[in-house]
Amino acid sequence: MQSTLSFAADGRLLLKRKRPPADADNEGDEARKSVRPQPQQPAAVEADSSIAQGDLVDLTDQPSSDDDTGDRPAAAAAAAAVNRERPAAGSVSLMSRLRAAGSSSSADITVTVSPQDGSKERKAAAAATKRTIRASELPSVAPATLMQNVFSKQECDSLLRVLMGESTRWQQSSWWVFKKKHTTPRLSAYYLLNQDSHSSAAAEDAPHTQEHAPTDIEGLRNALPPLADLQPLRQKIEDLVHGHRSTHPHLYGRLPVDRTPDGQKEWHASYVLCNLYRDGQDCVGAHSDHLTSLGPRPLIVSLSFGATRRFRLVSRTEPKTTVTMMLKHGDVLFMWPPAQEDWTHEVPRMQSLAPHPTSRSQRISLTFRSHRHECFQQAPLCHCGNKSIMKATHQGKNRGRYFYSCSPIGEKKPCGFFQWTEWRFDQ
Ligand SMILES: O=C(O)CCC(=O)C(=O)O
Ligand SMILES: [Fe+2]
Repeated sequence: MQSTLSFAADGRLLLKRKRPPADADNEGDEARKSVRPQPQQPAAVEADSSIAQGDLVDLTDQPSSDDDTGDRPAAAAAAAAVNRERPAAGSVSLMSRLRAAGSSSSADITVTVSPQDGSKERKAAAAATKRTIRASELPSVAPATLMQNVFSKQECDSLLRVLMGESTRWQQSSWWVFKKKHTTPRLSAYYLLNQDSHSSAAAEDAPHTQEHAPTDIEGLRNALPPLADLQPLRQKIEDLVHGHRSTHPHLYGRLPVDRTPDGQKEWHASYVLCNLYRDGQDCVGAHSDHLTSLGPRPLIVSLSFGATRRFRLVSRTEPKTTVTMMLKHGDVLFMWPPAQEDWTHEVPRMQSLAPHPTSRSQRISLTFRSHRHECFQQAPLCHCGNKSIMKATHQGKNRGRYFYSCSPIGEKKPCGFFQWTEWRFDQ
């Protein structure tokens, strides 16, 4: 029996099981006949349908066994409880059924949502409203979808081994602030997915200095050539994205998201930004990804391999919402628009990690992205003569608009350049 995954109109995952053609019954294969579905079995099963009631686990009172970055004790306590992987009631039989079908489920992923605010009273109120949701409910609180079992364990294990070998070529990025060199606490590399993306990245001749290169362009110029092992992943991810697009046209409709660099209508990943977190001390701080080269309302799909790490999404708008989840070997996280505009994401430090059998304390993430050549080209030069950076406005009367500005890194002062773009992210 074949299984396929797709997205329902409300963002949840649907597992569709395709029965074998009727004439397969005539092949005389007794073993196969014995495992065929009975006629009363549904052809389409919502991934979490059998755990619809009674399995919400409130983690508010769970003690913390992992001190996280120390800045969010409540979230750390909740995520530590997640670490213990208490299975949701009723989820086991569903999970085994789905695994047997070679397909995917989000049934045993726990997501903690905790609205936060500065004041003591608001924090107390937030703690009271903290709740745990199933991964299938994630799209109702954040523009994201978390999927498990998209790839088989063998595929994930063998890819992890390939990537660990590759990662000997990956590097820390560095920058200078007041004569002090800073380096990213992780190793990274860019891989092109096709030669088109190479020529479009190479064509980006925007001037920049050491202080003005905070886009993916520098990485793309130094990108490693396509890696054959990434192609099947790309194909699968694109299929899932196109399925989502057909049920969520409003996410893609009015902005130039459908004009990809190669002029095609569909979303195509053109490169992968890979990260290696060597141990729990490696991390990436709260950030959103560079819009200048990704364009408005971009989509980022991230795949996790090796050690389980905490991943956190925090809304930029009030009431602040924090979504904390544990990303495991083989998990696929889709950050849909407007996640890069309205939310930050981070992989915080963790004091203790459960070692992965192959990679021990190491986690590798692959983030599939689409480079938007024409968007990058549209960004004007600032008064310093460097490429301006595109950002989104989160509050006030201009909320929802994008603008270009001079955004140097390090000690250099911005030149004051400012220009609105023609796009909005809230339409
Ligand atoms: O490792 C991850 O899951 C996230 C990495 C990330 O945010 C980035 O590379 O921009
Ligand atoms: Fe990111």
